[in-house]
Amino acid sequence: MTELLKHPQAMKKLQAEVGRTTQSNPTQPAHNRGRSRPNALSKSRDQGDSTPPPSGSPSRASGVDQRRPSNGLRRCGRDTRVVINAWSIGRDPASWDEPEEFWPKRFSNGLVDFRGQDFELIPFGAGRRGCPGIQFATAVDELAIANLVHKLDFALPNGVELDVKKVAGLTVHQKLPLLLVANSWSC
Ligand code: HEM
Repeated sequence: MTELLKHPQAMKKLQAEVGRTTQSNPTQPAHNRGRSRPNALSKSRDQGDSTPPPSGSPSRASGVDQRRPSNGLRRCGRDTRVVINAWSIGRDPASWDEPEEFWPKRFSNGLVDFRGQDFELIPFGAGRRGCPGIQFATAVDELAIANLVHKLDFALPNGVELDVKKVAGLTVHQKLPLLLVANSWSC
């Protein structure tokens, strides 16, 4: 929501898309009609996962004692725990153009998926210990956003500045709660 607020064009596009998707029954809240994910919605969500991902540290313990490392790699003893900085990976300029920018279109080519197959973006981890809640979390996130923007237009209260500072905790989250005024609207 914060990024959408900072990018009114993206918000308008999303509202228009949700409006089109729900046109057949405008009095109903937005829900998943059919199997395809609306484009602007899914791309905004994907982007939301990458800048920054809400959690950031999958970890793995080495199962073997690698006594003779090759290729100049460091020795990695059995049970060594490696913490993977998914936050940093998701904004590596080697993989992403302007990684700090909220730019949902970057996912339009469909080349990078967030489900753990593409290591440039791993908000849900990867491999056998990757997040099993991924489908549920994705559906709930998208439904929540779609329902929020379907009939409501959001603005900052008069005189309030948008503060986007993040803090770490159990998950990375915004330091201050996002306080918004919701106005009803219809597409
Ligand atoms: C946006 C929401 C969520 C995010 C970003 C997220 C992210 C993650 C990450 C990064 C991991 C570690 C993966 C790894 O080590 O490779 C994980 C593990 C896990 N997640 Fe999620 N998760 C989310 C929602 C959920 C939900 C809704 C559930 C359950 C309904 C869930 C259940 C789990 C479980 C059980 C594990 C441990 C898997 C294991 O160690 O084998 N997560 N999640």
